[in-house]
Amino acid sequence: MGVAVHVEGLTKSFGSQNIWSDVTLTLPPGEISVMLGPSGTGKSVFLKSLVGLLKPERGSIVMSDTDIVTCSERELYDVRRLFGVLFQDGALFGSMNLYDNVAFPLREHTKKSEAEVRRIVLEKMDMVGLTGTEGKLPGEISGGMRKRAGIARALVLDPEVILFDEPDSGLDPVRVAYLNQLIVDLNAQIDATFLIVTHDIGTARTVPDNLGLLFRRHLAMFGPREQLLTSQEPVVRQFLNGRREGPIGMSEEKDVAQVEAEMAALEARGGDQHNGVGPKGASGGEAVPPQLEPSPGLPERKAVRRRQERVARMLHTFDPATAEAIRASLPQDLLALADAGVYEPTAATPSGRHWRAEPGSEIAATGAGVPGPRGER
Ligand SMILES: Nc1ncnc2c1ncn2[C@@H]1O[C@H](COP(=O)(O)OP(=O)(O)OP(=O)(O)O)[C@@H](O)[C@H]1O
Repeated sequence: MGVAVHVEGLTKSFGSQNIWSDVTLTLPPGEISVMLGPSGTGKSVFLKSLVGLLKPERGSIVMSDTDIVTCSERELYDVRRLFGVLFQDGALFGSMNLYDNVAFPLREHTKKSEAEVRRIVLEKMDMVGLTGTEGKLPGEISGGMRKRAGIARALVLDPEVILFDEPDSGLDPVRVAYLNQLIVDLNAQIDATFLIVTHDIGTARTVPDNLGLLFRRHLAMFGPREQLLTSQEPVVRQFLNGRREGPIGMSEEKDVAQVEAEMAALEARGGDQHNGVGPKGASGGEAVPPQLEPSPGLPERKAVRRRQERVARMLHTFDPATAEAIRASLPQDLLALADAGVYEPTAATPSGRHWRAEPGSEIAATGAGVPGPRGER
């Protein structure tokens, strides 16, 4: 199973330009999380910080007991091996065929024999549907295939955390749909922790277990998918509906009076239409579409049950619309526990963004995070 990544109070600037401050979230182990945000809000900077390519000036990123922000170069080298990264353009070497591209991390970072390298490369290429293309050069294949090759390369060191930087960029909607299915299928097969940065609303609505939004130099929200998909926060609604009215402007900053006037005009027209999030707080139903499931014949995603237990414990911390949407996704046994008061109401964990495993639980043993029955942090 993948490991949890605990981010606490993370702040990053370049010179006098602050990118974001005080970002706090936990990527639960084995779950799929998506980070949204307008262009330029620092999503790529966040991914690079997670793998230690950029150094935030404050805060911590703790994974398997190592703080990536403050650890030594030696520790960073070790912890980086737990990550697989799909860079935006696939970052393949143009002069190497796909086989050698995928084999590259194995030859670079391990002492495996060529026979072992071959076994692993062919296995990963098969997992992403690229069997038979080993001899092709990156320039000879489609953008979608290049992404798949980039994913195969990200898989060869058996990572516990996989970061996808805009996997959908440059792809047509059908290719994006196939890629999304591949991501869910891979998660079912390897149970690693996934974080996807994307602008694609369809991906955000159907792929992840958790959704976050970076906006105006802070993390506006991070939590179970139902929390964002039913949110009435103007910035969240604007982003998920991809419309002009709202706090996000061409250059990110908009005048408050202008936003208020736009929102009033929008409400007068009946609010957002396609996702069920309207002016009256309508939610559930279409607002939270079904999540993609693994393809037939693949194992179930192990993260699903772990997540159900986690969100059942958090149920009392959410507003009614989110709680209702989460309840609709829970199996009877967990609903019964929640309704029996096993998970007592407590002071909410801040914005539902951060949690810790109940001592003794399976998730606690693996370092994942859920609030305890009394919501201790
Ligand atoms: N190495 C760097 N040095 C200085 N500034 C940087 C560096 N890397 C990124 N930035 C700045 O940080 C800001 C955020 O960039 P980033 O690429 O993370 O945004 P993003 O949210 O991923 O955008 P997009 O959605 O367009 O990919 C930008 O203003 C960018 O110019």
